[in-house]
Amino acid sequence: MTLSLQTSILILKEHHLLKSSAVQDLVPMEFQNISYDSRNVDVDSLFFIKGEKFRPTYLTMARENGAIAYVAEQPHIEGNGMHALIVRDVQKAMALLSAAFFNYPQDDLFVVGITGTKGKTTSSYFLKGILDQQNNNKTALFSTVDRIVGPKPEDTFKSDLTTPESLDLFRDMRRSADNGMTHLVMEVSSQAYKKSRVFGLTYDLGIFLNITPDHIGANEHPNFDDYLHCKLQLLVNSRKVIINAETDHFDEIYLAAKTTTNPDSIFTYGRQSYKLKSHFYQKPIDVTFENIEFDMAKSQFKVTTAKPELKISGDYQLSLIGDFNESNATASIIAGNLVGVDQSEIAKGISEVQIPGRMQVLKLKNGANVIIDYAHNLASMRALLSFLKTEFNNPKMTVVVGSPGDKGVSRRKDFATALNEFASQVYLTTDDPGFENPQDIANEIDEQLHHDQLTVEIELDRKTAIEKALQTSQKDDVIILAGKGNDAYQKVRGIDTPYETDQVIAKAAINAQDVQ
Ligand SMILES: CC(=O)N[C@H]1[C@@H](OP(=O)(O)OP(=O)(O)OC[C@H]2O[C@@H](n3ccc(=O)[nH]c3=O)[C@H](O)[C@@H]2O)O[C@H](CO)[C@@H](O)[C@@H]1O[C@H](C)C(=O)N[C@@H](C)C(=O)N[C@H](CCC(=O)O)C(=O)O
Ligand SMILES: Nc1ncnc2c1ncn2[C@@H]1O[C@H](COP(=O)(O)OP(=O)(O)OP(=O)(O)O)[C@@H](O)[C@H]1O
Repeated sequence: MTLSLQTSILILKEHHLLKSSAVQDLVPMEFQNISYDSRNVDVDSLFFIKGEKFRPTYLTMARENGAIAYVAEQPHIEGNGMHALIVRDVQKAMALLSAAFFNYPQDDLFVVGITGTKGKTTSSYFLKGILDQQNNNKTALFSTVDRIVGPKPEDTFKSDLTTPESLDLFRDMRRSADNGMTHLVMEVSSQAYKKSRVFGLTYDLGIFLNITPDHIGANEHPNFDDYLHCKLQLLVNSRKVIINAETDHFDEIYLAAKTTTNPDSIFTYGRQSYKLKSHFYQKPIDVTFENIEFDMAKSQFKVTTAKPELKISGDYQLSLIGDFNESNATASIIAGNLVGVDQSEIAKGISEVQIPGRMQVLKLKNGANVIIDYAHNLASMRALLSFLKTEFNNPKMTVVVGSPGDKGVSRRKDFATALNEFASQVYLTTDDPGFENPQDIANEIDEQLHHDQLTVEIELDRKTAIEKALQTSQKDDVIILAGKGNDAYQKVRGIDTPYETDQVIAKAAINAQDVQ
């Protein structure tokens, strides 16, 4: 891959991003590499200067490592003698130049973007399971959990961000296409739009699952309006759109979709019993679903549609429980159809999907159930606990949970709210404390718990907390290990400290009980 200086200037001018440029005579005019990290700069590179933590010495290092040009929002003397492209917005410039450098990989893939406060990862895995049926495992996946850029085991790796930085995004799209992948399912976070990681990208299909207040704080969104605004951008940039009719702010979401997408290409869904109250959307919901049955390992549900072009009516089974997963699945089923997968293949593909750390069920010898789940905000914790309460007939629920440091501070109060509503017993523990003291975080949750209704213990060692919750369980109890999903680390003072995972710890504790 290469990109010329002249083409870069043209692209930036075309998008009104170029403030000024300094072109040198003696250095090459063609970039062989691009990078935003001085530690990864190679010969004849274009270097992007971005981020609050940027230090001028990084430019010096980049130059020593082979950078011949830089893109930045202001000139830097460390770059004297290099080509300099001074732009209005370096994140947007990086997205556009990365797409060009990697030769517009989105044109070689069918790209589906999924956004929502909750359910992105789950719906992405469902859709990959469906599409893989048709394209013989050629679906790339960019999710919070895994990034899959090809069919071989070495093409799957752990993600750092939900939506990658633009340069990494277009690079991994190119790798996916070159590895023979035909489709890409990607989670699109609100931060991806806030930080212009997906600037200029058009999705063949965009899915909007839901929105509730989250990700509001110093390092994320200043307020809910900003959060919603960023999420709506997915719809404005999608050729076809699927929207959950049950989501809060449906009218605003539908209107955003309609600004760029013909209403015939916008599909809505909701549960059969749901009555949509909308000022703008006068049609009935296009696709409805209803539960048939849950058991410990699976859920069965029915999908109905009166839209002739959607041939998806029928019964479906998931290897996951949770009424919210039927909603996630319905979005993926509609998407599968719009991509051209047959109903029978959709049903087969979705039935086998399991997702690391989402609604995994283990059984204790005494008959109690352990649920390992990634619920880590108010909406998901409520959805999870209210589902389990109904499903297991008002069981005693013990929840092992912590709240992260440095972000999502409102979650501490939110967890207390959900625990007060549903739990009987709580172990407050550690979950990515970052630069905060986990004891202080636990105390903040604890102060808001109703101690007259709940048994509460603060046990900061998460492994011990899980073991205690399992040891004290009785028949028919439900123990919920919440918030960490399949994470194999605890983020402590800027370092990902290895952690066995909730699942490994719970399984070991169950096995130890079995041999006692
Ligand atoms: C707020 C935010 O979006 N930050 C992201 C952003 O950081 P940044 O541009 O501010 O960069 P920085 O950390 O200040 O560093 C400055 C620059 O110096 C460079 N550098 C650094 C050291 C060096 O020796 N040489 C060098 O050149 C770095 O590569 C970087 O380009 O770009 C970095 C990659 O270039 C990201 O890792 C980082 O994500 C942070 C860690 C993060 O956690 N972001 C979260 C909030 C996020 O984006 N989450 C969403 C999911 C939210 C949801 O669940 O919905 C996501 O999509 O993952
Ligand atoms: N549609 C939904 N509505 C409410 N809660 C949900 C929904 N889908 C999943 N959940 C809950 O949210 C948790 C996280 O789900 P998932 O990982 O699919 O969401 P996500 O959008 O990718 O989350 P995040 O942005 O936090 O990574 C699940 O473990 C489950 O408890």
